Amino acid sequence: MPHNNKHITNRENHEIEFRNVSFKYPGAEQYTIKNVSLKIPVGKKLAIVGLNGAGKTTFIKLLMRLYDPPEGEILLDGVNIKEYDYKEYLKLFSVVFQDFKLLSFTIKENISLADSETTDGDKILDVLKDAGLSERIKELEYGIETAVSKKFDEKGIEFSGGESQKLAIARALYKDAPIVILDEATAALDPISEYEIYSKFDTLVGDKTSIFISHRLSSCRFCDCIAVFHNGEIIQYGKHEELLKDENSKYAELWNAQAQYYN
Ligand SMILES: Nc1ncnc2c1ncn2[C@@H]1O[C@H](COP(=O)(O)OP(=O)(O)OP(=O)(O)O)[C@@H](O)[C@H]1O
Repeated sequence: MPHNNKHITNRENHEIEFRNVSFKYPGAEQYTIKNVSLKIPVGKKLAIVGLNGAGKTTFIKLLMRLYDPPEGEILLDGVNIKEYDYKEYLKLFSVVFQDFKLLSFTIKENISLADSETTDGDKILDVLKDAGLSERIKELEYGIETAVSKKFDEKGIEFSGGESQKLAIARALYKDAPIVILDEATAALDPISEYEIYSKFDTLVGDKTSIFISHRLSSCRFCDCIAVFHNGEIIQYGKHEELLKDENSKYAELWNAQAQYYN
């Protein structure tokens, strides 16, 4: 019997598994996720790629327990995720979504999501550096105490889309949770910033279990495995080189469509 309050004792290493998961949004006729099974072993990096509407973000929403799949099971360390205490469960994830929200508070509070007393100022500066924002913050008279938005403070700052995304990445780095999820987390970054972030990923993510969703296939190559989603199903699964071998595959089609811009 699920009791929904199982405690998470292992703080570091986590394995995620989807077993025959299918899901329809409430009121929808079509399945958005169809019989998806995959395992992300402890410390491994999974990339999910696929066209718009393929079901990638929905997969993450199910993992984050925003919806409860009526068919199949999602397991964390072999236990159905429904059984864990919800708050404890969410603490395991550092997530950057495509549509993250910045709050009308200071830069520091936007990163720590806590009041100033408990915040480690040095760590804030470190994560801002890793996210590629320190130079920008140094220009500000009030530094990390600057308000994000001019709504309540005329000395506040309105960040650009890419700068806001860097702040969201800094927030995820500050949380330093054992599982990292980046869902189109670098889509608004210019190519140089994106390259800088990706080249630091190995250090940033380290040996944490992680999931990356990106339309830029070149930035998924470093992952241990790539799952290609199509109409809610996993149609290909493997390493970059293996997936490319099948020239008629969806992955090859997506890769070649982008490669022509690089060549
Ligand atoms: N809240 C919702 N209610 C009903 N349908 C939804 C909802 N959210 C998403 N969908 C539908 O589910 C399908 C999959 O969406 P999802 O966001 O998972 O795709 P995606 O692969 O992440 O796409 P993208 O690359 O555009 O971000 C889409 O057809 C979308 O319209």
